[in-house]
Amino acid sequence: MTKTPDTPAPCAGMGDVHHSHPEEPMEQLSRRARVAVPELVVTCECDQSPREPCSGSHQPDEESICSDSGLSGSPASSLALRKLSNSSSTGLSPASSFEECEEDLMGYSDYNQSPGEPLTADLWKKSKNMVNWSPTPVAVKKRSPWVQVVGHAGNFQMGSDGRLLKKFCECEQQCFLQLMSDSLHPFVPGYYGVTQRDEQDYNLMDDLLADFDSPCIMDCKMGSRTYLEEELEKARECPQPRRDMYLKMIAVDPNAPTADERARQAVLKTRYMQWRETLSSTATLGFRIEGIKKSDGTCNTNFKRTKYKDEVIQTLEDFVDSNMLILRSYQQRLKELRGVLEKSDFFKAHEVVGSSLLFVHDLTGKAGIWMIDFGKTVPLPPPLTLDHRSPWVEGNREDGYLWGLDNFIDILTNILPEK
Ligand SMILES: O=P(O)(O)O[C@H]1[C@H](O)[C@@H](OP(=O)(O)O)[C@H](OP(=O)(O)O)[C@@H](OP(=O)(O)O)[C@H]1O
Ligand SMILES: Nc1ncnc2c1ncn2[C@@H]1O[C@H](COP(=O)(O)OP(=O)(O)O)[C@@H](O)[C@H]1O
Repeated sequence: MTKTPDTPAPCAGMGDVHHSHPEEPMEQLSRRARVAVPELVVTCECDQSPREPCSGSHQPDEESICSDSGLSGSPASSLALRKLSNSSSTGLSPASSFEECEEDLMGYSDYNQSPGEPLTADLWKKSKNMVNWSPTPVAVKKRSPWVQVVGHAGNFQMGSDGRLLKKFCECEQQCFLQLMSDSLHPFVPGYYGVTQRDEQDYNLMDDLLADFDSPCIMDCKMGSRTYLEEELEKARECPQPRRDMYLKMIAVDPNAPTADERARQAVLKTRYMQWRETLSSTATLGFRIEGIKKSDGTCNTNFKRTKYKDEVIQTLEDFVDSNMLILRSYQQRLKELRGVLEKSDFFKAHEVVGSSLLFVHDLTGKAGIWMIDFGKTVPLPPPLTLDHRSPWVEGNREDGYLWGLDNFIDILTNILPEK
Protein backbone atom coordinates (compact mmCIF):
# COMPACT_ATOMS: atom_id res chain seq x y z
CA MET A 1 0.00 0.00 0.00
CA THR A 2 2.11 2.71 -1.33
CA LYS A 3 1.25 6.25 -2.01
CA THR A 4 2.17 7.50 -5.40
CA PRO A 5 2.79 11.20 -5.87
CA ASP A 6 -0.53 11.50 -7.69
CA THR A 7 -2.59 9.75 -5.07
CA PRO A 8 -4.78 12.19 -3.19
CA ALA A 9 -4.36 11.94 0.56
CA PRO A 10 -7.15 9.64 1.70
CA CYS A 11 -7.37 11.09 5.16
CA ALA A 12 -6.86 14.53 6.50
CA GLY A 13 -4.59 15.15 9.45
CA MET A 14 -5.95 16.44 12.68
CA GLY A 15 -3.14 18.74 13.54
CA ASP A 16 -0.41 18.58 16.07
CA VAL A 17 -1.71 17.66 19.48
CA HIS A 18 1.35 18.99 21.25
CA HIS A 19 0.71 21.45 24.02
CA SER A 20 3.54 23.47 25.41
CA HIS A 21 4.79 22.49 28.81
CA PRO A 22 7.06 25.05 30.31
CA GLU A 23 7.81 22.84 33.27
CA GLU A 24 8.14 19.15 33.41
CA PRO A 25 6.49 17.53 36.42
CA MET A 26 8.90 15.98 38.92
CA GLU A 27 7.23 12.64 38.57
CA GLN A 28 8.02 12.56 34.88
CA LEU A 29 11.56 13.67 35.44
CA SER A 30 12.12 10.83 37.84
CA ARG A 31 10.57 8.43 35.38
CA ARG A 32 12.88 9.66 32.68
CA ALA A 33 15.85 8.94 34.88
CA ARG A 34 14.93 5.28 34.58
CA VAL A 35 16.23 5.22 31.05
CA ALA A 36 19.98 5.26 30.75
CA VAL A 37 20.67 6.39 27.21
CA PRO A 38 24.04 5.12 26.07
CA GLU A 39 26.11 7.55 24.13
CA LEU A 40 27.10 6.64 20.64
CA VAL A 41 30.27 7.81 19.00
CA VAL A 42 30.73 7.52 15.27
CA THR A 43 34.14 6.03 14.70
CA CYS A 44 33.92 4.81 11.15
CA GLU A 45 31.50 4.48 8.32
CA CYS A 46 30.91 1.06 6.95
CA ASP A 47 29.58 0.30 3.57
CA GLN A 48 27.34 -2.59 4.51
CA SER A 49 23.69 -3.25 4.15
CA PRO A 50 22.08 -3.01 7.52
CA ARG A 51 21.10 -6.30 9.12
CA GLU A 52 17.81 -5.60 10.73
CA PRO A 53 16.22 -8.07 13.15
CA CYS A 54 13.09 -8.17 11.12
CA SER A 55 13.40 -5.31 8.79
CA GLY A 56 14.32 -7.51 5.90
CA SER A 57 10.78 -6.91 4.84
CA HIS A 58 11.29 -3.20 4.59
CA GLN A 59 12.23 -2.16 1.14
CA PRO A 60 14.14 1.09 0.79
CA ASP A 61 12.46 1.96 -2.46
CA GLU A 62 8.96 1.72 -1.14
CA GLU A 63 7.05 4.93 -0.89
CA SER A 64 5.06 6.21 1.99
CA ILE A 65 1.68 7.79 1.99
CA CYS A 66 2.00 9.06 5.49
CA SER A 67 5.23 10.67 6.53
CA ASP A 68 5.21 14.05 8.15
CA SER A 69 8.60 15.00 6.92
CA GLY A 70 8.05 13.01 3.81
CA LEU A 71 11.64 12.05 4.16
CA SER A 72 11.84 8.74 5.86
CA GLY A 73 13.68 5.85 4.37
CA SER A 74 16.59 3.55 4.66
CA PRO A 75 20.29 4.22 4.64
CA ALA A 76 20.36 3.16 1.04
CA SER A 77 17.86 5.67 -0.12
CA SER A 78 17.90 9.02 1.51
CA LEU A 79 14.77 10.40 -0.03
CA ALA A 80 12.78 7.24 -0.44
CA LEU A 81 9.40 7.59 1.21
CA ARG A 82 8.53 4.37 2.86
CA LYS A 83 6.93 5.07 6.17
CA LEU A 84 3.27 5.60 6.73
CA SER A 85 3.71 7.10 10.11
CA ASN A 86 3.65 10.58 11.45
CA SER A 87 1.90 12.64 8.92
CA SER A 88 -0.41 15.44 9.74
CA SER A 89 -1.56 15.81 6.21
CA THR A 90 -1.93 12.32 4.94
CA GLY A 91 -2.82 9.16 6.66
CA LEU A 92 -4.02 5.72 6.13
CA SER A 93 -4.83 4.15 2.91
CA PRO A 94 -7.92 2.07 2.51
CA ALA A 95 -6.84 -1.25 1.17
CA SER A 96 -10.08 -1.88 -0.60
CA SER A 97 -8.27 -1.56 -3.86
CA PHE A 98 -6.25 -4.64 -3.09
CA GLU A 99 -7.46 -7.50 -5.12
CA GLU A 100 -8.88 -10.26 -3.02
CA CYS A 101 -7.56 -13.63 -3.98
CA GLU A 102 -6.88 -17.05 -2.65
CA GLU A 103 -3.39 -17.34 -1.25
CA ASP A 104 -0.92 -20.04 -2.19
CA LEU A 105 -0.52 -21.30 1.28
CA MET A 106 2.74 -22.68 2.47
CA GLY A 107 1.80 -22.76 6.07
CA TYR A 108 -1.56 -24.49 6.13
CA SER A 109 -1.65 -28.08 7.01
CA ASP A 110 -4.09 -30.93 6.89
CA TYR A 111 -2.56 -32.48 9.98
CA ASN A 112 -5.76 -32.48 12.01
CA GLN A 113 -6.11 -28.78 11.47
CA SER A 114 -9.39 -27.35 10.33
CA PRO A 115 -9.22 -24.67 7.68
CA GLY A 116 -9.41 -21.36 9.47
CA GLU A 117 -7.70 -22.65 12.57
CA PRO A 118 -4.52 -20.76 13.49
CA LEU A 119 -1.24 -22.57 13.05
CA THR A 120 0.80 -23.85 15.96
CA ALA A 121 4.54 -24.47 16.04
CA ASP A 122 4.08 -28.24 15.72
CA LEU A 123 1.79 -27.93 12.76
CA TRP A 124 4.22 -25.55 11.16
CA LYS A 125 7.10 -27.99 11.49
CA LYS A 126 5.06 -30.68 9.78
CA SER A 127 3.75 -28.50 7.03
CA LYS A 128 6.52 -26.10 6.14
CA ASN A 129 7.52 -27.98 3.03
CA MET A 130 4.09 -27.89 1.52
CA VAL A 131 3.59 -25.44 -1.28
CA ASN A 132 0.61 -24.32 -3.30
CA TRP A 133 -1.91 -26.04 -1.11
CA SER A 134 -5.36 -24.78 -1.96
CA PRO A 135 -7.65 -24.47 1.03
CA THR A 136 -11.25 -25.59 0.78
CA PRO A 137 -13.20 -22.65 -0.61
CA VAL A 138 -15.04 -20.82 2.14
CA ALA A 139 -17.57 -18.03 1.99
CA VAL A 140 -15.84 -14.66 1.82
CA LYS A 141 -17.09 -12.35 4.57
CA LYS A 142 -18.05 -8.84 3.59
CA ARG A 143 -16.01 -6.37 5.57
CA SER A 144 -14.96 -2.76 5.85
CA PRO A 145 -11.86 -1.90 3.85
CA TRP A 146 -8.71 -2.63 5.78
CA VAL A 147 -6.66 0.40 6.77
CA GLN A 148 -3.08 0.72 7.92
CA VAL A 149 -2.58 3.42 10.52
CA VAL A 150 1.22 3.50 10.79
CA GLY A 151 4.19 1.31 9.91
CA HIS A 152 6.13 0.64 6.76
CA ALA A 153 4.35 1.33 3.50
CA GLY A 154 4.08 -1.64 1.19
CA ASN A 155 4.33 -4.16 4.03
CA PHE A 156 0.72 -5.35 3.88
CA GLN A 157 -1.73 -6.85 1.43
CA MET A 158 -5.30 -7.80 2.05
CA GLY A 159 -6.05 -11.49 1.95
CA SER A 160 -9.32 -13.29 1.66
CA ASP A 161 -11.74 -14.23 4.40
CA GLY A 162 -10.68 -11.68 6.99
CA ARG A 163 -6.96 -12.24 6.69
CA LEU A 164 -4.03 -10.00 6.16
CA LEU A 165 -0.65 -10.59 4.55
CA LYS A 166 2.42 -8.94 6.08
CA LYS A 167 5.77 -9.13 4.33
CA PHE A 168 7.62 -12.15 5.62
CA CYS A 169 9.99 -11.67 8.47
CA GLU A 170 11.42 -14.76 10.11
CA CYS A 171 11.64 -13.18 13.54
CA GLU A 172 7.95 -12.34 13.42
CA GLN A 173 7.06 -15.76 12.11
CA GLN A 174 8.89 -17.45 14.99
CA CYS A 175 7.03 -15.28 17.47
CA PHE A 176 3.66 -15.99 15.92
CA LEU A 177 4.31 -19.72 15.93
CA GLN A 178 5.12 -19.70 19.62
CA LEU A 179 2.32 -17.29 20.45
CA MET A 180 -0.28 -19.57 18.90
CA SER A 181 0.32 -22.04 21.71
CA ASP A 182 1.02 -19.51 24.46
CA SER A 183 -1.49 -18.09 26.92
CA LEU A 184 -1.21 -14.82 24.97
CA HIS A 185 -2.96 -16.44 22.04
CA PRO A 186 -6.25 -14.50 22.52
CA PHE A 187 -4.33 -11.24 22.50
CA VAL A 188 -2.59 -11.64 19.15
CA PRO A 189 -3.96 -12.04 15.63
CA GLY A 190 -4.44 -15.67 14.62
CA TYR A 191 -1.50 -16.84 12.49
CA TYR A 192 -1.87 -19.08 9.45
CA GLY A 193 1.66 -19.61 8.15
CA VAL A 194 3.46 -18.27 5.12
CA THR A 195 1.83 -17.43 1.85
CA GLN A 196 3.25 -16.20 -1.44
CA ARG A 197 2.02 -13.48 -3.70
CA ASP A 198 3.94 -12.24 -6.71
CA GLU A 199 6.98 -14.21 -5.56
CA GLN A 200 7.01 -12.38 -2.24
CA ASP A 201 6.56 -14.34 0.99
CA TYR A 202 4.09 -13.05 3.54
CA ASN A 203 3.05 -14.01 7.04
CA LEU A 204 -0.68 -14.63 6.97
CA MET A 205 -2.67 -13.44 9.96
CA ASP A 206 -6.11 -12.37 11.05
CA ASP A 207 -7.21 -8.91 10.02
CA LEU A 208 -8.19 -7.54 13.41
CA LEU A 209 -10.55 -5.05 11.79
CA ALA A 210 -12.56 -7.69 10.01
CA ASP A 211 -15.34 -7.93 12.59
CA PHE A 212 -15.75 -4.21 13.09
CA ASP A 213 -17.99 -1.77 11.32
CA SER A 214 -16.18 1.48 10.40
CA PRO A 215 -13.69 1.00 13.19
CA CYS A 216 -11.76 3.60 15.16
CA ILE A 217 -8.18 2.42 15.44
CA MET A 218 -5.27 3.47 17.62
CA ASP A 219 -1.70 2.16 17.43
CA CYS A 220 0.34 2.50 20.66
CA LYS A 221 3.96 1.48 20.67
CA MET A 222 4.77 -0.22 23.96
CA GLY A 223 7.92 -0.16 26.06
CA SER A 224 10.52 2.32 27.19
CA ARG A 225 13.02 1.39 24.48
CA THR A 226 12.37 1.19 20.75
CA TYR A 227 15.59 -0.38 19.50
CA LEU A 228 17.16 -3.70 20.37
CA GLU A 229 20.33 -4.03 22.36
CA GLU A 230 21.82 -5.77 19.36
CA GLU A 231 21.07 -2.68 17.24
CA LEU A 232 23.02 -0.60 19.74
CA GLU A 233 25.98 -2.98 19.62
CA LYS A 234 25.90 -2.93 15.87
CA ALA A 235 25.75 0.86 15.76
CA ARG A 236 28.94 0.94 17.84
CA GLU A 237 30.75 -1.65 15.77
CA CYS A 238 29.69 -0.32 12.45
CA PRO A 239 27.97 3.04 12.62
CA GLN A 240 25.79 3.89 9.67
CA PRO A 241 24.68 7.50 9.88
CA ARG A 242 21.37 8.03 8.13
CA ARG A 243 20.41 11.08 6.21
CA ASP A 244 16.75 10.12 6.07
CA MET A 245 16.57 10.10 9.85
CA TYR A 246 18.45 13.40 10.06
CA LEU A 247 15.84 14.90 7.75
CA LYS A 248 12.99 13.45 9.81
CA MET A 249 14.63 14.89 12.90
CA ILE A 250 15.07 18.44 11.63
CA ALA A 251 11.54 18.42 10.23
CA VAL A 252 10.35 18.15 13.83
CA ASP A 253 13.06 20.17 15.55
CA PRO A 254 15.75 21.94 13.52
CA ASN A 255 17.80 22.35 16.69
CA ALA A 256 17.84 18.68 17.64
CA PRO A 257 20.98 17.55 15.77
CA THR A 258 24.38 18.03 17.35
CA ALA A 259 27.04 20.04 15.53
CA ASP A 260 28.63 16.81 14.37
CA GLU A 261 25.32 15.46 13.06
CA ARG A 262 24.68 18.74 11.32
CA ALA A 263 28.06 18.57 9.65
CA ARG A 264 27.37 15.03 8.47
CA GLN A 265 23.71 15.76 7.71
CA ALA A 266 23.05 12.31 9.15
CA VAL A 267 22.26 10.61 12.46
CA LEU A 268 22.61 7.06 13.70
CA LYS A 269 19.38 5.11 13.89
CA THR A 270 19.77 4.45 17.62
CA ARG A 271 20.34 8.15 18.26
CA TYR A 272 17.23 8.98 16.21
CA MET A 273 15.23 6.37 18.10
CA GLN A 274 16.46 7.70 21.47
CA TRP A 275 15.53 11.21 20.44
CA ARG A 276 12.04 10.02 19.46
CA GLU A 277 11.72 8.26 22.81
CA THR A 278 12.48 11.36 24.86
CA LEU A 279 10.43 13.65 22.64
CA SER A 280 7.35 11.47 23.15
CA SER A 281 5.99 9.59 26.16
CA THR A 282 8.08 6.46 25.50
CA ALA A 283 10.82 7.44 27.95
CA THR A 284 8.53 8.89 30.60
CA LEU A 285 5.49 6.62 30.43
CA GLY A 286 6.73 3.47 28.67
CA PHE A 287 4.38 3.76 25.69
CA ARG A 288 3.51 6.25 23.00
CA ILE A 289 0.60 6.88 20.72
CA GLU A 290 1.70 6.41 17.13
CA GLY A 291 -1.47 7.01 15.18
CA ILE A 292 -5.23 7.19 15.31
CA LYS A 293 -7.81 6.63 12.63
CA LYS A 294 -11.38 7.52 13.46
CA SER A 295 -14.59 6.15 12.01
CA ASP A 296 -15.19 9.35 10.05
CA GLY A 297 -12.04 8.51 8.09
CA THR A 298 -9.80 11.13 9.66
CA CYS A 299 -6.35 10.00 10.57
CA ASN A 300 -3.71 11.57 12.74
CA THR A 301 -0.19 10.27 12.99
CA ASN A 302 1.23 13.49 14.30
CA PHE A 303 1.91 12.44 17.88
CA LYS A 304 5.68 12.68 17.93
CA ARG A 305 5.50 15.31 20.67
CA THR A 306 2.66 13.80 22.66
CA LYS A 307 4.56 13.29 25.85
CA TYR A 308 2.74 14.34 28.98
CA LYS A 309 -0.07 12.56 30.79
CA ASP A 310 -2.59 15.33 30.14
CA GLU A 311 -1.80 15.22 26.42
CA VAL A 312 -2.23 11.47 26.38
CA ILE A 313 -5.53 11.80 28.27
CA GLN A 314 -6.82 14.38 25.84
CA THR A 315 -5.85 12.19 22.90
CA LEU A 316 -7.54 9.13 24.42
CA GLU A 317 -10.74 11.05 25.16
CA ASP A 318 -10.80 12.32 21.62
CA PHE A 319 -10.16 8.81 20.28
CA VAL A 320 -13.27 7.46 22.04
CA ASP A 321 -15.31 10.66 21.55
CA SER A 322 -15.58 10.82 25.34
CA ASN A 323 -17.43 7.51 25.44
CA MET A 324 -16.57 6.21 28.90
CA LEU A 325 -18.07 2.79 28.21
CA ILE A 326 -15.53 2.22 25.47
CA LEU A 327 -12.73 3.45 27.73
CA ARG A 328 -13.93 1.07 30.43
CA SER A 329 -13.84 -1.83 27.97
CA TYR A 330 -10.31 -0.86 27.04
CA GLN A 331 -9.29 -0.65 30.69
CA GLN A 332 -10.76 -4.09 31.35
CA ARG A 333 -9.04 -5.61 28.33
CA LEU A 334 -5.68 -4.08 29.33
CA LYS A 335 -6.02 -5.48 32.83
CA GLU A 336 -6.74 -8.91 31.39
CA LEU A 337 -3.78 -8.58 29.06
CA ARG A 338 -1.53 -7.61 31.98
CA GLY A 339 -2.64 -10.65 33.95
CA VAL A 340 -1.84 -12.93 31.03
CA LEU A 341 1.47 -11.21 30.22
CA GLU A 342 2.62 -11.67 33.81
CA LYS A 343 2.23 -15.42 33.43
CA SER A 344 3.14 -15.93 29.80
CA ASP A 345 6.14 -18.18 29.09
CA PHE A 346 6.66 -16.44 25.77
CA PHE A 347 6.70 -12.97 27.29
CA LYS A 348 9.13 -13.91 30.04
CA ALA A 349 11.63 -15.21 27.55
CA HIS A 350 11.52 -12.41 24.96
CA GLU A 351 12.80 -8.86 24.62
CA VAL A 352 9.74 -7.14 23.17
CA VAL A 353 10.75 -4.00 21.34
CA GLY A 354 8.79 -1.86 18.90
CA SER A 355 5.65 -3.93 19.39
CA SER A 356 2.32 -2.12 19.44
CA LEU A 357 -1.08 -2.53 20.98
CA LEU A 358 -3.80 -2.05 18.42
CA PHE A 359 -6.98 -0.58 19.94
CA VAL A 360 -10.10 -1.06 17.86
CA HIS A 361 -13.70 -0.07 18.59
CA ASP A 362 -16.74 0.88 16.59
CA LEU A 363 -20.06 2.61 16.99
CA THR A 364 -21.77 -0.57 18.14
CA GLY A 365 -19.64 -0.37 21.29
CA LYS A 366 -17.51 -3.37 20.41
CA ALA A 367 -13.89 -2.88 21.50
CA GLY A 368 -10.73 -4.95 21.47
CA ILE A 369 -6.98 -4.66 21.96
CA TRP A 370 -4.34 -6.91 20.43
CA MET A 371 -0.56 -7.09 20.39
CA ILE A 372 0.92 -6.60 16.92
CA ASP A 373 4.32 -6.19 15.25
CA PHE A 374 6.81 -8.76 16.46
CA GLY A 375 9.52 -7.76 14.01
CA LYS A 376 11.79 -6.82 16.89
CA THR A 377 10.67 -9.33 19.49
CA VAL A 378 13.65 -11.58 20.09
CA PRO A 379 14.28 -14.59 22.32
CA LEU A 380 16.57 -14.14 25.31
CA PRO A 381 19.50 -16.46 25.85
CA PRO A 382 18.33 -18.97 28.49
CA PRO A 383 18.12 -18.84 31.44
CA LEU A 384 17.70 -15.04 31.17
CA THR A 385 14.16 -13.79 31.70
CA LEU A 386 12.72 -10.29 31.97
CA ASP A 387 10.24 -8.78 34.38
CA HIS A 388 9.49 -6.04 31.80
CA ARG A 389 9.25 -3.46 34.60
CA SER A 390 12.82 -2.92 35.79
CA PRO A 391 14.59 0.09 34.34
CA TRP A 392 16.77 -0.71 31.37
CA VAL A 393 20.52 -0.81 31.89
CA GLU A 394 22.46 -1.93 28.87
CA GLY A 395 22.95 -5.67 29.14
CA ASN A 396 19.82 -6.42 31.19
CA ARG A 397 17.62 -6.30 28.05
CA GLU A 398 14.62 -4.98 29.97
CA ASP A 399 12.12 -3.35 27.63
CA GLY A 400 9.74 -1.57 30.03
CA TYR A 401 6.67 -3.16 28.41
CA LEU A 402 4.79 -3.90 31.63
CA TRP A 403 5.86 -0.61 33.17
CA GLY A 404 4.23 1.10 30.18
CA LEU A 405 1.14 -1.05 30.50
CA ASP A 406 0.86 -0.21 34.21
CA ASN A 407 1.06 3.49 33.35
CA PHE A 408 -1.53 3.12 30.61
CA ILE A 409 -3.95 1.36 32.95
CA ASP A 410 -3.36 4.00 35.64
CA ILE A 411 -4.12 6.76 33.15
CA LEU A 412 -7.40 5.08 32.15
CA THR A 413 -8.26 4.56 35.80
CA ASN A 414 -7.72 8.26 36.43
CA ILE A 415 -9.97 9.24 33.55
CA LEU A 416 -12.79 6.85 34.39
CA PRO A 417 -15.31 7.75 37.04
CA GLU A 418 -15.29 5.41 40.01
CA LYS A 419 -17.87 2.67 39.72
O1 LIG B 1 8.32 6.40 13.33
P1 LIG B 1 9.52 7.05 12.68
O2 LIG B 1 9.99 8.25 13.39
O3 LIG B 1 9.31 7.27 11.21
O4 LIG B 1 10.74 6.00 12.85
C1 LIG B 1 10.64 4.69 12.34
C2 LIG B 1 10.02 3.75 13.38
O5 LIG B 1 10.74 3.82 14.59
C3 LIG B 1 10.03 2.32 12.87
O6 LIG B 1 9.50 1.45 13.85
P2 LIG B 1 8.08 0.69 13.61
O7 LIG B 1 8.31 -0.32 12.54
O8 LIG B 1 7.78 0.07 14.92
O9 LIG B 1 7.11 1.75 13.21
C4 LIG B 1 11.45 1.87 12.53
O10 LIG B 1 11.40 0.58 11.97
P3 LIG B 1 12.01 -0.72 12.68
O11 LIG B 1 10.89 -1.27 13.48
O12 LIG B 1 12.38 -1.59 11.55
O13 LIG B 1 13.17 -0.34 13.52
C5 LIG B 1 12.01 2.80 11.47
O14 LIG B 1 13.35 2.39 11.20
P4 LIG B 1 13.79 2.03 9.69
O15 LIG B 1 12.81 0.98 9.20
O16 LIG B 1 15.18 1.50 9.85
O17 LIG B 1 13.69 3.33 8.94
C6 LIG B 1 12.04 4.25 11.93
O18 LIG B 1 12.49 5.05 10.87
N1 LIG C 1 -3.38 -8.04 12.23
C1 LIG C 1 -3.72 -6.78 11.90
N2 LIG C 1 -5.00 -6.45 11.68
C2 LIG C 1 -5.36 -5.20 11.34
N3 LIG C 1 -4.49 -4.20 11.16
C3 LIG C 1 -3.18 -4.47 11.35
C4 LIG C 1 -2.72 -5.76 11.74
N4 LIG C 1 -1.38 -5.72 11.84
C5 LIG C 1 -1.01 -4.46 11.55
N5 LIG C 1 -2.08 -3.71 11.25
C6 LIG C 1 -2.06 -2.29 10.83
O1 LIG C 1 -0.82 -2.01 10.25
C7 LIG C 1 -0.12 -1.00 11.00
C8 LIG C 1 1.35 -1.33 11.03
O2 LIG C 1 1.55 -2.60 11.58
P1 LIG C 1 2.97 -3.13 12.02
O3 LIG C 1 2.87 -4.59 12.23
O4 LIG C 1 3.47 -2.30 13.14
O5 LIG C 1 3.84 -2.83 10.70
P2 LIG C 1 5.36 -2.44 10.53
O6 LIG C 1 6.15 -3.65 10.92
O7 LIG C 1 5.45 -2.07 9.10
O8 LIG C 1 5.63 -1.27 11.47
C9 LIG C 1 -0.81 -0.96 12.34
O9 LIG C 1 -0.74 0.33 12.92
C10 LIG C 1 -2.24 -1.33 11.99
O10 LIG C 1 -2.95 -0.19 11.50
